[in-house]
Amino acid sequence: MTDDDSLPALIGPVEVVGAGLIGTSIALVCRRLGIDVVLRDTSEENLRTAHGLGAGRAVTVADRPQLVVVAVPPAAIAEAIADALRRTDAVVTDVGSVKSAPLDAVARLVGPDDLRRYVGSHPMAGSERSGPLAASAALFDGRPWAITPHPGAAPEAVGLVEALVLECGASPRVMEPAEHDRAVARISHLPHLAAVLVAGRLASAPEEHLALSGQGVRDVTRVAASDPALWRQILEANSGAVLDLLAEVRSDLDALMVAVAADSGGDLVEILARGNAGTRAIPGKHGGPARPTRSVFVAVPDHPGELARLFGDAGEIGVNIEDVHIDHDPGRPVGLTELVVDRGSADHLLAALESRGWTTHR
Ligand SMILES: NC(=O)C1=CN([C@@H]2O[C@H](COP(=O)(O)OP(=O)(O)OC[C@H]3O[C@@H](n4cnc5c(N)ncnc54)[C@H](O)[C@@H]3O)[C@@H](O)[C@H]2O)C=CC1
Ligand SMILES: O=C(O)C(=O)Cc1ccc(O)cc1
Repeated sequence: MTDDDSLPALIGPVEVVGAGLIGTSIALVCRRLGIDVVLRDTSEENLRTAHGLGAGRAVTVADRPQLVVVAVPPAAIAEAIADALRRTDAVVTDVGSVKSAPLDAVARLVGPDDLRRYVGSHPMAGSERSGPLAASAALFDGRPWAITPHPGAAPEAVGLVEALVLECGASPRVMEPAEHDRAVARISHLPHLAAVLVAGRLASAPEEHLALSGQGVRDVTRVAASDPALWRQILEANSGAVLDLLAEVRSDLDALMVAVAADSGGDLVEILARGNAGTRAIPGKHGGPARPTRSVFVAVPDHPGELARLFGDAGEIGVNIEDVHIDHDPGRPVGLTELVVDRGSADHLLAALESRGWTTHR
C-alpha cells in the first residue's frame, strides 16, 4: 500500500470495465496487492483470458466496488463511465487517451452529484499490442500517469485515483483535461502519426531495401503496429489539437524540402539540430533529466529460458537494464538483444557477460 497518509486507502473491491491490455494490467496490480477485483467485458473471450491470468473474478449482484476503472476503447468510454456512475456509488476513473470530449459527454449523461465521483486519468504506458494477453502488472512502473479532475470533482475521489496511480508504481501528474489533450497531441498522437507515415513507406518497398533494416527504422516505426481501430478513435477524439500540430509539421516539412533541395547546409543543420534539442528535452525515466545511456548487444539463443538467464546474469553483475529491444536474425535461431544501460556501466557489463560465455558486441 502507498505510505502517503493524506490519501484515501485503496482497499477495494476494484471493478475493471474492459479487461484488455490496460484494464487487465491494472487488475493484476490490484490482485498482487491482495485487493478483490471484479472484471466486466463485452468480450467473453477476453474475460475468460483475464480470469485465467488471475486478474479478477466475475461480477455478482452483491458487489459494491470502492473504485471502478473504465478501460474500454475511446468510442465506448463516455457511456461506460456514465453507466458505472449510475449503477454504483463508487469513485469512477477511466484510462482513456483523450480527456476533454469524454468528460463533456459524461456531463451530459449524468447529473452533477454523480459527476463529483468521476475523475479522469491516463497512464502514459502501454504498447502497440492489445488484449489481456499483452497485460503486465509491471506496465506502469516509473511511468507518468495524468490525473485530470474537472472543477466539480470531489477531492476524496481525486485522492483515491492518486492512490491507485501510486499503487501501480506510476507518477501522478495532475492537469486540466484540455491541457492534457494538447500535451498528448504533442508527445503521443503526433509521434504516432509520424511513425505511421514512415512505416507506410515500407509497406510495399522492395525486399532488398527492407533486408537492410536496422534498429533505427524499428525504433521510429514501432508504434505504427498499433490497432488502427483504436487509433482512429483516439485521433477523432483529439482532432483539434492534433490538426494544430500537423499544420506546424506541414510547414516544417516544406522548409525541410527546400533545405534538402537547395543543399543549403546551414538551414539543414539548423533543422537537424532542432531535432537534437527535441530529443534532449524528453525527461528521463521517473521524470528526471535524461541520463546518458549506451547499448550493449548480446546474441541470445532462441530457446526457452535464455532471455531470463541473460537478465539474471545482468542482475548478478549488478547492472540495471534501462530498456530492452530484441531483433530476430532471420537466418539463424538467435535473437539479437539490445540492453540499454547507464553509460558508465556498459564496459563492465560487456566484460562480465563475455566471461559468463555470452557473445556480445558493441
Ligand atoms: N493501448 C495503449 O497503449 C493505451 C491505451 N489507453 C486507453 O485505454 C483504453 C483501453 O485500451 P487497451 O487496453 O489498449 O484496449 P484493448 O483492446 O486491449 O482492451 C479494451 C477492452 O475493452 C473491451 N470492451 C469494448 N467495449 C466495451 C464495453 N462497452 N464494455 C465493456 N468492455 C468493452 C474489449 O472487449 C477489450 O477487452 C482505451 O481507451 C485507450 O485509449 C491508455 C493508455 C495506453
Ligand atoms: O507503446 C507506446 O510506447 C505507447 O506510447 C503506447 C500508448 C498508446 C496510447 C496511449 O494513450 C498511451 C500510450
